[in-house]
Amino acid sequence: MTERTVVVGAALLDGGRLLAARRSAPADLAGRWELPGGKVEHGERPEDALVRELREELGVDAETVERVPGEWPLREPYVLWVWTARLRPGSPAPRPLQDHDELCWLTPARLWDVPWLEQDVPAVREVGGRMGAGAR
Ligand SMILES: Nc1nc2c([nH]c(=O)n2[C@H]2C[C@H](O)[C@@H](COP(=O)(O)OP(=O)(O)OP(=O)(O)O)O2)c(=O)[nH]1
Repeated sequence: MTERTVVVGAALLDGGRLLAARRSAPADLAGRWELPGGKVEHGERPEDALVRELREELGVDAETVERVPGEWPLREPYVLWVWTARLRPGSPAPRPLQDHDELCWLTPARLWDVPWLEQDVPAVREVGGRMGAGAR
């Protein structure tokens, strides 16, 4: 049996908007938008991994709020787990420090304005439902 590797993604919310991040690498994912995050390391709690990834990739001080129910397959052997998250008081604003070349805060009405990675669409749809965004 293949071991699964959990990739954690953040639905980072601020003022009713969701942060989307445009990948700059690898080539086959570059230019598409995703939920920032990354792989959980051995022995690490997924929530801790997410806070670490958000610090490394975006330079923010964030905290997870709640798990978005569901699990979405990415390329083998990865599966995506998502938490809503928020910036802690005093956190710097997000900047694309690593893995991304552009960030965008999306209102519910604008949620589908960016070309999300195809495999992220079901997760974004779930997040959008919680934000009160129109269905896609
Ligand atoms: N972070 C993230 N990765 C995603 C999403 N959707 C998706 O297919 N992926 C893929 C891209 C990668 O193959 C894998 C996670 O890789 P990553 O590059 O973000 O993870 P990482 O920061 O831990 O990577 P590294 O240390 O190996 O460079 O999951 C998503 O919404 N967020």
